[in-house]
Amino acid sequence: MTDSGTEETNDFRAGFVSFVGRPNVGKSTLTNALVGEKVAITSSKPQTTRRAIRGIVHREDGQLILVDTPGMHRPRTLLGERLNAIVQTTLGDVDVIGFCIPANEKLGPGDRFINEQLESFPKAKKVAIVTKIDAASRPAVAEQLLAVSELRDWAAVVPVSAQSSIQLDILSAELIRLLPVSPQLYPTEQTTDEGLEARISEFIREAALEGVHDELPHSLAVTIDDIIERDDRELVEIYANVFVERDSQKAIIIGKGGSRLGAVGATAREQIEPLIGKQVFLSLRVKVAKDWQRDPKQLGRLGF
Ligand SMILES: Nc1nc2c(ncn2[C@@H]2O[C@H](COP(=O)(O)OP(=O)(O)OP(=O)(O)O)[C@@H](O)[C@H]2O)c(=O)[nH]1
Repeated sequence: MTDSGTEETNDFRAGFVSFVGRPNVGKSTLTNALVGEKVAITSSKPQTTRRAIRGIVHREDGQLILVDTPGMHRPRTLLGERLNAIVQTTLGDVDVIGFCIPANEKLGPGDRFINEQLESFPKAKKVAIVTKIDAASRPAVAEQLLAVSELRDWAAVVPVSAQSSIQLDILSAELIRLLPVSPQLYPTEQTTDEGLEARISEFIREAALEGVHDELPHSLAVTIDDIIERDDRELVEIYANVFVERDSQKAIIIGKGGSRLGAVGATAREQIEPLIGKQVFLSLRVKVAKDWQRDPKQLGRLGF
């Protein structure tokens, strides 16, 4: 017992939350929707999230720091192994793990595999998030909620749609409720602590991935050589490299007469300009780094 008879009124909560789940279940989209600013890349191709990107949700009752992890999967390459290592260290450190399961797909072995992995993180509270409820009928959502509830004793089970903004507030409130009482951990104006360079690279990667098929997503990395602010004009020059593994992939990225690369640059610029608040001149060079996913030296050079 304490000697103060007063009730604790200041119960602001803050802490770290990580969303896990199979590739393509909507983790990045959910992060963006909660934070309200584009911080993680999304793509209809699986496994495109490579870094632990943080988005920060500021509310009156608390602060949610979202650590976006790559999808958990069985590693096939050295890159895959490093991604899994990121997931392990990230999850060992968070207050809450949000396990995302889409409403429009039956629970499968992939989900059960991840659910079992969650046992390795006893410190974190576990919340089930049934995503994409806009894409399933009401009875199907209800059935999925029931199936998910049977997996374990969750701290909460929340159905959401990031795309149609359904139940996002309720999810934020539920997650904050599970965080420790704590002072604010980041200043209110901050929505991500990722560096500018990293965010620009992600935008370029995302633009380059649009409309490409099959294995190309795994073979793409972007590095930034230079970001130059021009004194004479309201202009920022950005010099970036797009790395692929094979000459054939280089041809795909560049397109006929450079048409595709031009479109990639234009799309990326549209994302980068609001971020920087200035006009951007973007120079993209496509380079081949043979088998970079399997070569530790090249992985290091490309920032993994
Ligand atoms: N209908 C519907 N589609 C969604 C919703 N959220 C995400 N999606 C779609 O699902 C696909 C995957 O979304 P992401 O957010 O990239 O998924 P992710 O889990 O982060 O994927 P990885 O980066 O591969 O781990 C995209 O095509 C999204 O547009 C949703 O609420 N409703």
